[in-house]
Amino acid sequence: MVFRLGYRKFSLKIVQNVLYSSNISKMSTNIPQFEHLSVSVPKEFVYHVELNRTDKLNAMNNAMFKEITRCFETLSDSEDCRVVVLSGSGKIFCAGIDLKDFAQNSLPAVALIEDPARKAKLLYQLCTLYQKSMSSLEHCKKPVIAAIHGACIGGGVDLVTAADVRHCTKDAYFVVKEADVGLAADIGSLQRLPKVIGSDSLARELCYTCRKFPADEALTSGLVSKVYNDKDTMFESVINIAEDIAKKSPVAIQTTKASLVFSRDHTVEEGLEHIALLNQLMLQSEDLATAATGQLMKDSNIQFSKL
Ligand SMILES: CCC/C=C/C=C/C(=O)SCCNC(=O)CCNC(=O)[C@H](O)C(C)(C)COP(=O)(O)OP(=O)(O)OC[C@H]1O[C@@H](n2cnc3c(N)ncnc32)[C@H](O)[C@@H]1OP(=O)(O)O
Repeated sequence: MVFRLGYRKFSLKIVQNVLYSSNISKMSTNIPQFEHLSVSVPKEFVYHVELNRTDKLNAMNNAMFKEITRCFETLSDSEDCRVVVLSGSGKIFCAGIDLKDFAQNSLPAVALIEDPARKAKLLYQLCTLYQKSMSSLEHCKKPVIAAIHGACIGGGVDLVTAADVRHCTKDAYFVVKEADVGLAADIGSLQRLPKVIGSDSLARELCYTCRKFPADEALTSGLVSKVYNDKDTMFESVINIAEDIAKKSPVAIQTTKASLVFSRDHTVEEGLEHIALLNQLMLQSEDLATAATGQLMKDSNIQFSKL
């Protein structure tokens, strides 16, 4: 046993040297820094990512879209992060895409190109850049809890529907705003919202009308699972939830997320096969015996190795 433990530590060291010999290791121990996102660690293994363009109501410009991707890719790989809480700074959660940035920078770049095929290529690249950003929450191996206050508009809805869990304040409202600004939502709402709320009819109504969808309706439809009186109460609660999740086996939680995400888009049979294949590996983890023993011993303070 002593030998095996020593061997494990030794081999982990080698793996860490191989994988993390560049600045990735710094990222896994340091808190990543961004211009439009503020990242902090309120509890052990719990990361808080805050949209931070307060003066523009957290409207997402191209730089912010790219930062969201980098941030969630970094946290996905960081062994110090087990759960992410996502919120918005200032008056509201998010005013959607930065319409000025889009009109003044993105569209003029497209207009400069004459040939339709080359124009189309640039538009495709822009669209997939934004899609990649929203999907980075879903691709992040760690559960993401969105805490939403005030308005959550357009791209904001795309963003939160890619999160695992959504809570909001009673003053929150949601708007699938894209049709109002002359476009079909193309970065996640049309794809995820019907699945999140489980009502195709309601999702279509929201996407066609662009009407405000208030917190109470968001709760009854299942877009959010809890509504709070104010932002501080919500934040305290979601951090507690995140802390609870972070105390569990990271192997169990990350495999659970992988299975839930896969199963949403596959048949039950395919989902069962997927988790059987994952668990033929993951059930070999030391976490299984550690967690099961803890349950039997009624020990609520079990520690799991970093993953
Ligand atoms: C290929 C594309 C894929 C992406 C698709 C995504 C699409 C979308 O997101 S569509 C939705 C776009 N967003 C909107 O239409 C919302 C626009 N904003 C508002 O309606 C109001 O600002 C709001 C109701 C949210 C709040 O109103 P309030 O009176 O409280 O504040 P304002 O004075 O209007 O705003 C304060 C400053 O923030 C700037 N701002 C707000 N939203 C945006 C935005 N979306 N883009 C850029 N800037 C925004 C606003 O201009 C003010 O700035 P300043 O004038 O410099 O003080």
